[in-house]
Amino acid sequence: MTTTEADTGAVVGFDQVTKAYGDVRAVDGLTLRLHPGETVALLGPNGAGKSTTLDLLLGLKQPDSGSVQVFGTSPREAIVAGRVGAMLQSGGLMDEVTVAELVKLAAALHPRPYEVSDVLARAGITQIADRKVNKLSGGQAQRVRFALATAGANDLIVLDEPTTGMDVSARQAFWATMREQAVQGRAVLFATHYLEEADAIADRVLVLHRGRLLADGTAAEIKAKAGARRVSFDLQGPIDEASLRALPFLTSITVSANGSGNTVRIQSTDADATVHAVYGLGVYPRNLEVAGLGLEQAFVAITEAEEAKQS
Ligand SMILES: Nc1ncnc2c1ncn2[C@@H]1O[C@H](COP(=O)(O)OP(=O)(O)OP(=O)(O)O)[C@@H](O)[C@H]1O
Repeated sequence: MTTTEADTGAVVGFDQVTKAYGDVRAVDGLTLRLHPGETVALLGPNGAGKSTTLDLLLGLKQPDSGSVQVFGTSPREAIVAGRVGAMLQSGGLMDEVTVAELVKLAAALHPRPYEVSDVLARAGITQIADRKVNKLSGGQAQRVRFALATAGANDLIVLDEPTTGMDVSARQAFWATMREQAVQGRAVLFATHYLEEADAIADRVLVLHRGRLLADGTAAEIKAKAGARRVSFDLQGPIDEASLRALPFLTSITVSANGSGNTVRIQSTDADATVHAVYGLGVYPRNLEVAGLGLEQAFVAITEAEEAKQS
């Protein structure tokens, strides 16, 4: 085994990791480091390899090639040492036990357990502690998974689409707890389809596409990488749509009628030049706004550009 940064302080080290199912390369040459105290969002379209990456990280799947280290050891060793907590999408819960019994069991198995009553309270499930696990709603079951993942002090918390099915208050409580964990120096890695959550919560965003890392940076860096900005304005009276569509540096344009004219929404790779050209058309744009892309639009722009490259 080579000596990597994973041996010297990184929480997670992936080196050239590949995992295929038949012809499908679910993870394709992935190299990655996660560090203590980081909250990292793993984004990617359906089938990008997020769950497979988390399964490899947790030792639930073995790589075809490359190495996965967690705290400088194998995933299994790190888990046995109680350093990793996980909340998986498909994590089945035992049927015939109560919520409290299940959380007690998780705490009993953990080398550094928290008080069960605290774990229940943090997950917002004190009221349903005596209920059988198979009688829970989807959101309640998700809260129980959250409790199981936080039944003890872990140094790494891995979450696969953790807030799916949770209501607004459960989500807020969930992320508040995760923030506490990160402040205490723990690393949190979560896969999500909620880009606004990634934008708000993560201090680092990984964009995965066909098993490869397309982007790795802060949400602001990912937005900048998408290299486009939004321009919008209103035009009164009749418009010449063809000349608008011919504006330079457009990557997309929508024109929609409003009360007195039209609202034009543009995505441009050079917003300054596009706006200059709008004035060159001899029109009078009102309510002109130029803004950066949101993380969601940046994500779409980056992954679509990659699709276009590959097709
Ligand atoms: N057990 C399996 N057998 C065959 N193919 C699989 C298996 N698990 C995953 N795949 C394939 O590997 C690729 C990556 O799947 P994975 O579940 O890791 O993606 P994901 O990013 O988590 O997707 P989603 O956002 O839909 O949950 C997909 O093309 C998927 O069909």
